[in-house]
Amino acid sequence: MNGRLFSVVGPSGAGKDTLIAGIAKASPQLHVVRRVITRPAEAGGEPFEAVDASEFERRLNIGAFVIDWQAHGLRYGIPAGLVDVLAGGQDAVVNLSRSKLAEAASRFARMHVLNVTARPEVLAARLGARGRETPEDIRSRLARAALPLPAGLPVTEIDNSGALSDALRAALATIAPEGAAVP
Ligand SMILES: Nc1ncnc2c1ncn2[C@@H]1O[C@H](COP(=O)(O)OP(=O)(O)OP(=O)(O)O)[C@@H](O)[C@H]1O
Ligand SMILES: O=P(O)(O)OC[C@H]1O[C@H](OP(=O)(O)O)[C@H](O)[C@@H]1O
Repeated sequence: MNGRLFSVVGPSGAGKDTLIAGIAKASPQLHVVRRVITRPAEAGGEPFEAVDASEFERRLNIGAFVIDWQAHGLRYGIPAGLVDVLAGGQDAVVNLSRSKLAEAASRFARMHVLNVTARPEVLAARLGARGRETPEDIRSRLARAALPLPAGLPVTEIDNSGALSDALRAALATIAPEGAAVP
């Protein structure tokens, strides 16, 4: 049977990358998707592959991505190798745009959504403290915070306004039946 795909979504600053890092540490059997992004390598944050716009376009044209999108002035690609990982029966976790959930659900039969949220004032404080984006970028990220999810998908709601350990426990409880131990 195909592996399950856990798609982590939610507004910028909610803690998706932080949560994915915690999930990966607690669940070494999970494949963690390394996204291809047209962002400078030195930006930090999640482990990703940095490419320039022309390299991204080249890979897109040869079918290197199973899903791709644009947001925040950047392009994001999910390497097509994810299909083989799931076909081999391994579970995987990926950070996806909410705008791509419907497409992903039609592409991946065993997809489960982890919708990570945080209160608006918490998002603003975290993005400011993270310091990766300019104040203008942060404003536009906050304006996108309320993007709705498509109806009808299996979703676990995770409020990460408080302690990361609480959010991580909720995430691992969803993943646990065929995978990680709950700490
Ligand atoms: N529960 C938490 N308590 C305190 N700080 C947190 C918590 N979760 C995440 N953070 C911090 O908040 C900031 C945003 O987290 P992170 O980068 O994981 O968010 P994100 O949802 O991946 O955002 P983006 O979509 O912009 O990449 C980071 O500096 C991270 O260390
Ligand atoms: O708002 P939506 O479309 O859900 O998400 C758009 C993108 O924003 C975040 O990007 P980043 O991790 O900050 O680069 C998410 O990871 C996603 O790729």
